[in-house]
Amino acid sequence: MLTLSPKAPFLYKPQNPNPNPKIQHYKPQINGIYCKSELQSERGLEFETGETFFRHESAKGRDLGVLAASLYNQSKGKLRVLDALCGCGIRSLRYLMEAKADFVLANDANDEHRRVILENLKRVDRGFGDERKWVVTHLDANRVLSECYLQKDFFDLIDIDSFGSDISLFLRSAMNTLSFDGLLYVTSTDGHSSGGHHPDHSLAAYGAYVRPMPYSNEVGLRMLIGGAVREASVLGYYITPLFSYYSYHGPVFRVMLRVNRGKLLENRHYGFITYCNNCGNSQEFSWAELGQISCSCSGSHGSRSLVISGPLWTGPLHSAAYISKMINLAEEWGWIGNGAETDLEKLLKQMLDESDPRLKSGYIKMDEVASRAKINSPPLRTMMSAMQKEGYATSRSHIASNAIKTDCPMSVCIRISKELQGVDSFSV
Ligand SMILES: C[S@@+](CC[C@H](N)C(=O)[O-])C[C@H]1O[C@@H](n2cnc3c(N)ncnc32)[C@H](O)[C@@H]1O
Repeated sequence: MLTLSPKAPFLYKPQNPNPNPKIQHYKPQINGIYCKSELQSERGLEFETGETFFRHESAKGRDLGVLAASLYNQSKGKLRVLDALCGCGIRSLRYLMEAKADFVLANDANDEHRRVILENLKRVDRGFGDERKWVVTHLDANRVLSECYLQKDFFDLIDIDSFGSDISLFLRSAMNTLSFDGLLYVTSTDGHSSGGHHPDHSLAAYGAYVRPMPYSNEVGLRMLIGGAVREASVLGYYITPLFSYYSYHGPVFRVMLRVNRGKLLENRHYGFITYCNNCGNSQEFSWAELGQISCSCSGSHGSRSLVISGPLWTGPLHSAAYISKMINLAEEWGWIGNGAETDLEKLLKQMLDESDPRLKSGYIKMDEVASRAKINSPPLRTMMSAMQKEGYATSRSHIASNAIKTDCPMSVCIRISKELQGVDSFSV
C-alpha cells in the first residue's frame, strides 16, 4: 500500500509513476502555454514553470482559491490541501505560503515535472523551516485520491485543476477524500459542452442535456456544479457553491464547493432552465414540474421555440457571506482597496452583486434587447437604473460585460429600452 501522509519519506518515489497513458499527450507543444524555464513571480512569490502547463491568466483563479482556503483555515484552525493536478506546483506553494496550510500533497501524473515542483516547494522550507509540510507524488489523480481515502487520510481542500471535462472523472473520489465540511475547488475547460452544441457529451460528462442558450458560459458553471450535485447525492452529501468563476482565457469554469453530509432538500436548486427563442424569456423548472414545461408567450412557434437544458444547478452561484469575507481578507492583505480598482476587486464586487437571491439564472445581453427592440444597444448603467426604479433586481455579470442579471422579463426590458431612446413602444 502507498504511504502518502506527512510521515512518508520526503522524496516519495512511486513504483509506477505514470499508470495512466492518457497523460502522455500533456507534453510541451501548445502556443507558448508551456512556459520556458524562467523564474516567474505571482503575488511576490517566485517559482519556476519549466515545461509544465502554466497560465498567467489563471492567477485570479488562484487568488480566489487562496482567499477561500485561508478563510477556512481561520475558521477551522486547520488546513490540509490535496493539489491533485499541480502542474509546476504554484497552487501548492501559494496554499502553503499564503493560506498557511499545515500540509500539502502536490501531485501531478507527469513525473517529468518533478524537478520543477520540488524546486518550487523547497522555497517553502526557506520560509517555514519545516520540510514535512509537503509531499510530491506522480500518480493518476484518482489513484492518489483513492489511496488517501483508503488510508482515511482526509483533506480539507482538494483542488482539481483539470482540462476539458476530465473533472467528472475525479469528482466522486475527491468527495470521498474530503474532510467533513471540506472545500472542493474544481475546474473544467469544457466550452464545447456549455455552448450546447454537444448535448450527448454534456450528458455523458455532467449528466445534463445542454442546448445553446444566450448565456451559455453561465450554463457552463451551472452544468459543472450540477455534475457535482449529482455525484454528491450518490454519496449522501450535498454541496453549497461558495463562488463560481468564469474566465474567457481557455475558457475556464471554476467553482469552489463546500461539501457536507446530508440530502439536497427536495432537489432544490437542481432542475431545468428554459430559454424561449420567441419571447427571449428564461425560466427555471423543478423536477416536479417536468411535464408542465412551456412558455406563456403567444408566439406563433409555440413550444417549439423553447430550448430546455438540464438538470443543472439553478441556485445561487456564490455565497454572499463568503464573498464578503473574501473581500475583507483581500483588503487586509492589501490585494484590493489600494486606490485604482484591480481586476480582482472588480471581480469580487461583481460576484457579491450577483449573489442577490432575487436574480434569476442567466443574464440578458444588451445586444439581444437591442435586436428585439430594433433600436441601438441601450447603455447598460442607464438600463439597470431604469429597471431598478420599476422594482426589478439587477446586477452586472462577471461573465459577460454587456449583460444584466435580473428578474425582469425580456418584454419589460424591451419596453424600457425603447422608452429610454424615446421610441414609442407600439410604433416599431
Ligand atoms: C491545468 S494543468 C495544472 C496547472 C496548475 N494547477 C496551475 O495552476 O498552474 C493540469 C496538470 O494535470 C496533469 N495531469 C493530467 N492528467 C492527470 C491525471 N489523470 N492525474 C494527475 N495529473 C494529471 C498534467 O500533467 C498537468 O500538469
